[in-house]
Amino acid sequence: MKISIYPTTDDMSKAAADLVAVQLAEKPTSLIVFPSGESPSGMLKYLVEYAKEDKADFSQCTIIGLDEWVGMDERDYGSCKHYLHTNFFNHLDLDPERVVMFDAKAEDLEGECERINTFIAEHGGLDMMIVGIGMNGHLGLNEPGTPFDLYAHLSELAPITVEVGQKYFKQTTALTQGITLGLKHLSEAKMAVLIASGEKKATIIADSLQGHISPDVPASILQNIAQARILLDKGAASKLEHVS
Ligand SMILES: N[C@@H]1[C@@H](O)[C@H](O)[C@@H](COP(=O)(O)O)O[C@@H]1O
Repeated sequence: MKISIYPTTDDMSKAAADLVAVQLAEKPTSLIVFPSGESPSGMLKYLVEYAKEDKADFSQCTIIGLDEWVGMDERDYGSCKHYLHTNFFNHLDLDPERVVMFDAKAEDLEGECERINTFIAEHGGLDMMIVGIGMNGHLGLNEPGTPFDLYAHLSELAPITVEVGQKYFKQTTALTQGITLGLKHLSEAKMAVLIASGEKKATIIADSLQGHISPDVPASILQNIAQARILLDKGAASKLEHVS
């Protein structure tokens, strides 16, 4: 795991976008996982800019969505799909076949997990998996207690996830389950990237990166991942000890 700390959120976002641009230049057909939420918004803005300036070419890569609230699709404001369509896909000239996301409205949600697992396995595995971090250390919707060796699965949302998750919606919304890529995907990805910003994430970042490694703090798995890149702004890094 390599930790990089940037003076501002904008610097962190640009560094994350640069990692993606380099990945695409080195392997145009990369399979890349993108998260939704507040954390990636600056990075996505830079990537849209890079695509317009021909500094990043998304035409041959495949984008995989990290997670989704069960029962929602792109028509639901606040869903992960809605977020990624609005902030990212709608600004890029993407072949829809190269965008692979959970159908969180499917009748057979277990089958949906299998579909995504099979797609990833049959396409040679993930080249890059970018994640944000929840206030309880969740990655994607891998909540505390999730075994490290799971691929895509359904999850019961923790109360804090339901509470914090309201920020994505215009009105109070019932959230109960998530569908998400697993931590096994993260440990097997050729590059795992965590982005986190703001002082509110400082405690969970310190617990995750310098605390005990345990499924109780899902993001602590990053300590076991040699190919993990951790991108933080000063606020998110403010409770870490001895990082040069
Ligand atoms: N399901 C999402 C995660 O995929 C996201 O990475 C995380 C952090 O969100 P934010 O970046 O808005 O802080 O929590 C949400 O619950």
